[in-house]
Amino acid sequence: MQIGLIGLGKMGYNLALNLRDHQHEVVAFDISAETMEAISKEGVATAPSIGELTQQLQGRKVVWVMVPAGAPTDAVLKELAPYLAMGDIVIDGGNSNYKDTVMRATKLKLSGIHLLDCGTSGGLSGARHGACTMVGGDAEAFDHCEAIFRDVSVEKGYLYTGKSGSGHFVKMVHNGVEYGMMQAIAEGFEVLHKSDFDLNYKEVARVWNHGSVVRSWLMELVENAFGKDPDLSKIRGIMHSSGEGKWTVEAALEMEVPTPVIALSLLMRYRSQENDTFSGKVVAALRNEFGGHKVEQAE
Ligand SMILES: O=C(O)[C@H](O)[C@@H](O)[C@H](O)[C@H](O)COP(=O)(O)O
Repeated sequence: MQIGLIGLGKMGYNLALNLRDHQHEVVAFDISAETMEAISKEGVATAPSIGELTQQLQGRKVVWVMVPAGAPTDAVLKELAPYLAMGDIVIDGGNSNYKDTVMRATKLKLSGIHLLDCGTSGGLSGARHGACTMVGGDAEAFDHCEAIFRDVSVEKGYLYTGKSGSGHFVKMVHNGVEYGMMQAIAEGFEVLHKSDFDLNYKEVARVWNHGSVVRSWLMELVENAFGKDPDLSKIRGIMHSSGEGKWTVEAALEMEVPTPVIALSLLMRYRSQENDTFSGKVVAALRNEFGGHKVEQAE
């Protein structure tokens, strides 16, 4: 199938190669000339602009957009839409907020353009060798593109989730689960680390990956990480986040669904970004005020 691909970042680049391997005819565009040159050396056709990319697509156009969520996605859709006609399909494979997706789909629908929201999981190796895709939007548009999702995903690794926004919603909740699972793994290793036992964390992860209840891809990844840096002394414990955990907690709060594990995992990420906190100072000062308890002097 012929498919336009906008955005050759880490995910988009691998996705282009994955599509190529499955005999899809990809026409790619990225703002980086260097990246475009690299992908063309891999046998993927490129176009010098979004407009020219659409001109290279025959018949009913399908364009996969793989750019960061938020303003970059809006900017690409704004530039792309005028080149598309009724029935054409845009796939947003990024981590867009599902509410933005619903608004974008409604707007594009006014011109008869379909927006499929595709939550894409599995990281870089997934994009390259088989991802997990969760796809929302018009059912007929999904049917038209089903071969694409089947081919870029692992076996049994794609799902039509229903109306617009549902693909990104399912992916958002997936990421909330991801936050909680990672935090639980991390806390377990912290307890091991603080204990008096002289433990090899890589070996603990390895044994947990063989037959234990908590064996998983995340545990395999933690085993890899300890293999490279036995006590992770080369990196700092600052945990960034790109929004999906926060959106999961926001959605849960809106629906009054208790999600303490995901919420606390999110808060731990924020906490990790500060060495000392003003709230900590306030509590320390209060203990000192009412009980004369010792405070640590600032340096
Ligand atoms: O399923 C996946 O493949 C990952 O979840 C992927 O989508 C990405 O690594 C996260 O968006 C990171 O999210 P945070 O930056 O919020 O941790």
